[in-house]
Amino acid sequence: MSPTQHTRNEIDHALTSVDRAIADLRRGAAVVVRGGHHLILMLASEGVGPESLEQFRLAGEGDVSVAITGKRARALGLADAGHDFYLIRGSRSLQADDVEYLSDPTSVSQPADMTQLKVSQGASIEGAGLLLTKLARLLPAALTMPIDHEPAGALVVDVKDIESYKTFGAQQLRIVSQARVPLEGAEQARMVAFRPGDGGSEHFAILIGEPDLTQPVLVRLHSECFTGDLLGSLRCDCGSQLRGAIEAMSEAGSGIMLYLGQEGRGIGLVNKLRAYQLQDAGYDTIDANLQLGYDEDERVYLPAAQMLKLLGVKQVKLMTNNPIKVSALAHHGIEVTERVRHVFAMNEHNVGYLQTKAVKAGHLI
Ligand SMILES: Nc1nc2c(ncn2[C@@H]2O[C@H](COP(=O)(O)OP(=O)(O)OP(=O)(O)O)[C@@H](O)[C@H]2O)c(=O)[nH]1
Ligand SMILES: [Zn+2]
Repeated sequence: MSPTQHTRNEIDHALTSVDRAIADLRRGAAVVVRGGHHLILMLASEGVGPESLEQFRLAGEGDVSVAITGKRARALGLADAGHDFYLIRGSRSLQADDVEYLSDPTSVSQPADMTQLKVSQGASIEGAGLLLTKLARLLPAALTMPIDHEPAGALVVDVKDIESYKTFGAQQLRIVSQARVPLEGAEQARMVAFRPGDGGSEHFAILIGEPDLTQPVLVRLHSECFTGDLLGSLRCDCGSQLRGAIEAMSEAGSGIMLYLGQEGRGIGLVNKLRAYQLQDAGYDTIDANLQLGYDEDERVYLPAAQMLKLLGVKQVKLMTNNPIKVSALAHHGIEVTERVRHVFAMNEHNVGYLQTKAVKAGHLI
């Protein structure tokens, strides 16, 4: 077995422990992250109040820091170098308002005195902790404290398991159910549901007609957008792209739409609403993500490639304006024989959003 191959047990264990850690962080419980002999206790910043901060401080002897991403540190003007993670401590002990201020760009709390902040580079163990908060779709910021033994009752999760989570989850995708779902404008449609073995993020394929798998298939990778797809929000173009793709596939006779559970370019709906709040205050769609401490785009396309493989699709004509989708599919072994432009009319609410994607993210519109 090569060092990059993992047994089914290792993969199951990794997925399960990360899923449990995600659930703990989301309900405001501390977890232990283990990297070799190093251990840190961590608690997601989101929701930290005076009581939980005090409880966290009493759980060990070490210094309490707020770990934030390099993106968030730069947004705060705290990063003097281009590191990926930073640890922030105060000359006095941190208060709940400080934690909120450091973590949440939409917060109105003003710390009493943050002039004496000590900023240091975070290590990969804190980086893994922050990745865990991202996987939990929380703000990527956490209270951290080095500890020297595993405390009773707290869940322990390994750095390497956190780092492998997305890949393992995608590799474990399986078809779990399917049914005929006639659609307006495409009555011959079928939905296929995919789920990883651990019960993690689900994704769906919508098959229009009977795609000929010996030829390149007309495919759209559509990232979930509750506001655009369901509510008809005018802030983006997702609703038109979704319905437009179904229409185009129906006209072409067949096609496959993958509906990927990556709401808000992978930051989740709650954070997307925060990003919208920041955009109303003047940031563009990319800078708003960075203010939140997220990357401009957190999506991965291994799940999409895996789903296509499970459906027997090898070659695609990809309906997209996003060059990353084209290169990512190719990278994961799906041949993109053609990119099909997928542009719809702009409106006064989404023109800035679409222009930012074209200018800053290289979208081809
Ligand atoms: N973070 C964030 N996500 C957004 C914003 N506006 C829309 N989204 C999300 O962006 C994603 C858009 O998905 P897609 O239309 O599949 O992707 P795309 O990168 O625009 O590429 P193509 O449409 O294929 O050209 C959805 O997950 C939306 O929820 C925003 O302002 N901030
Ligand atoms: Zn949208």
